[in-house]
Amino acid sequence: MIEVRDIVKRFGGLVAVDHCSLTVGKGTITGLIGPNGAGKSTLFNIVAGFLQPDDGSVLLDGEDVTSVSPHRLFRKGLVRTFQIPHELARMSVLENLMLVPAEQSGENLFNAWFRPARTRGDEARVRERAEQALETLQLTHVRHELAGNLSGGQKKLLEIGRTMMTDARVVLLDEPGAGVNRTLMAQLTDVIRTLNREHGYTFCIIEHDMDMIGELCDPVICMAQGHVLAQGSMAEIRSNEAVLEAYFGGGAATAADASA
Ligand SMILES: Nc1ncnc2c1ncn2[C@@H]1O[C@H](COP(=O)(O)OP(=O)(O)OP(=O)(O)O)[C@@H](O)[C@H]1O
Repeated sequence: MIEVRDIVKRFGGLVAVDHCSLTVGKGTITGLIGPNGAGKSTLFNIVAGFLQPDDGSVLLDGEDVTSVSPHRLFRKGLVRTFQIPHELARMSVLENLMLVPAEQSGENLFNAWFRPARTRGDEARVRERAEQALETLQLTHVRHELAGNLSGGQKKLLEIGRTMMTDARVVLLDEPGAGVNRTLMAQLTDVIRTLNREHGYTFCIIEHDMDMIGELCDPVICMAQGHVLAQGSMAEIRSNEAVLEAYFGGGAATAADASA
């Protein structure tokens, strides 16, 4: 679904992504791991159109989308989640979801004033979709709560929920597990799995929590120093010498300790 071909990205003299090539297969939950500074987020930002590479290309379903704007990629079904912005923190959970289609279509006052019936019909459909998303996310009980009052884990669920209001096909998740407690982590894992199996979403997930990666992802791709070091199942990655070397400089620990 996503093919990254020989991407290079430099920041001044620093090569953050160094001839990196990888693929994210359709229907997979692909994990992207690697020590700090490996170039994972930079690569994500290039794939999602927020950064332009110095060299190489990105293909989405076979179409060259290198340097296409995030907005246009969003319309093609490639979505990157982001923290709930400040303005939206003061709106309810339900409103946060209902706003997404309007943001996506650049809805304007013209429709609201001159096509009120159409707008009302759209609103009913959007509300229904939002209610369904809340059910899948198990957030129905906090639907009228201000988004800013949610716990860290609930905010992550809401971020993922916002992708459910789009026609997302591929979702890039940057550290969905960061700062999330164990209970909500299990819920988050369930939601990602449901969206993958029942809604056909493809995921690419950057995560430092190896338990989460092990539970959800196959394959797992390990980056170091800007390029792919190894790819395989979590079991293969855990015992890969080059991966252990990258994380621990040859120490006797296992990759599972990387999440500590
Ligand atoms: N905007 C920038 N300007 C200069 N250097 C940058 C910039 N963004 C990233 N870097 C550098 O590029 C390298 C790769 O960073 P990146 O954030 O992509 O790594 P990462 O694998 O996502 O790390 P982490 O797991 O810590 O988030 C690092 O050395 C980082 O300091």
